[in-house]
Amino acid sequence: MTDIQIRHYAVEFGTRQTEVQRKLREETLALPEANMVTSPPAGQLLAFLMKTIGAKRVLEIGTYTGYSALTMALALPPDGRLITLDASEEWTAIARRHWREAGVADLVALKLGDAIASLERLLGDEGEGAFDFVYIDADKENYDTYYEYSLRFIRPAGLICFDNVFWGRSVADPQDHSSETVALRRLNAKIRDDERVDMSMLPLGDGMTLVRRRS
Ligand SMILES: C[S@@+](CC[C@H](N)C(=O)[O-])C[C@H]1O[C@@H](n2cnc3c(N)ncnc32)[C@H](O)[C@@H]1O
Repeated sequence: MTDIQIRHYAVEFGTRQTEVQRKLREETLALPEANMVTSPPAGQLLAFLMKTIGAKRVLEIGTYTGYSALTMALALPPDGRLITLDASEEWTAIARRHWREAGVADLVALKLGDAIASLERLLGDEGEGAFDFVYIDADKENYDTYYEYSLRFIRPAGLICFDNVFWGRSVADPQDHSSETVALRRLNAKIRDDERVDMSMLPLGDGMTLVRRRS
């Protein structure tokens, strides 16, 4: 049994995907940057966690073609809201098309532009503690900045999830000094020792860290 075979098994028996999720994933997998898309098991976990804590207000940093946003929007109650941030008009056009097709477009607000500028504006618009759940999946060098914003945005006992915390396993390779690897290595150590939160790092896909704000 190879790694690929067991990953296919986990998708088939560990996830429930709608027809639109499948279509969006298929369209995304044909793109040169396909490896950026959140995996179905990771999406399934995000949706499960959202429902577990009754998340109504969700923030995502890093939309791409909208697979994780679609998955999270499908886990929202009818009066829920997902705000998702990305700089790319081209990729998010694919996202919007599929959100419409899935009937969740009214629940999703896309903010186009640099994520840090959008976060700064959101602080003014939404205020601190405005979100139940945050998913961070954008440029790795800025993860720590996104983390600090998220701690202001998240309500006590709300969850923050980070994708790609292994960065292709490079975080555990002492010879790797790329800017993304160094940023993630520092952040992983910071979160482990951060008294503001409870945390759990899962070896799911490229590594996912779950953080719960303590108070
Ligand atoms: C890994 S992908 C997100 C994948 C997405 N969550 C999914 O499941 O398909 C990262 C995204 O972050 C966006 N991004 C990277 N740096 C950014 C920045 N500084 N501001 C806004 N968006 C950024 C990219 O345009 C890209 O779409």
